[in-house]
Amino acid sequence: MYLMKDITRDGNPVLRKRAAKVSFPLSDEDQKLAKDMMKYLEVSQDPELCKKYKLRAGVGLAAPQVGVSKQMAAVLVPAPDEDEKPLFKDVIINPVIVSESVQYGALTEGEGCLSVDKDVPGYVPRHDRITLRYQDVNGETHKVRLKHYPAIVCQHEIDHLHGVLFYDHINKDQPFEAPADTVMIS
Ligand SMILES: O=CN(O)CCNC(=O)c1cccc(Cl)c1Cl
Ligand code: NI
Repeated sequence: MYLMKDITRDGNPVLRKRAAKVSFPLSDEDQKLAKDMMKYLEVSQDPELCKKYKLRAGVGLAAPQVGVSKQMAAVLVPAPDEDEKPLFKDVIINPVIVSESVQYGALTEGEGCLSVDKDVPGYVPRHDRITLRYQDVNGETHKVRLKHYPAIVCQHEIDHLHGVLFYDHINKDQPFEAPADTVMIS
């Protein structure tokens, strides 16, 4: 299971590279990578286990963040009501955003990243709605339409696969300025 010591930090060149496409069928190593990344998210979202293993909670984790420059990311976006099923849960492989809204969306709380130790305050304008095509661990292709929080998280993860970090999107002069009619997501 991954611990914080396994997470690559800003400054490590792996975080600024374009990750390589993943080939199918998955090798045993890539299957384990997918499982371990999702496991990290599940454990980090359990308050007791998160504390026990001294993790930072996450709703996504991309392979470059564990030092593997491959196009794979685990996403686990819980529903607001914990009794409901997650808004999105899957390991997205070779993801491609095939269409995106002109309208922006941004989290009112800003974003954080396991690979960025410092807080970077400010809005991170992203597309509020996306159509995402990806392969799952079985090689099945999915095409899903996502909006608001799950869409934001998937864009954060796909950025990691392109060597982009969330603060790259924050307006340097006016960090809490967002384009007009941006959907503010709480
Ligand atoms: O790349 C994944 N991480 O760095 C895990 C830690 N950050 C988060 O879970 C997180 C927090 C806030 C907003 C977004 Cl969009 C995300 Cl993704
Ligand atoms: Ni991140």
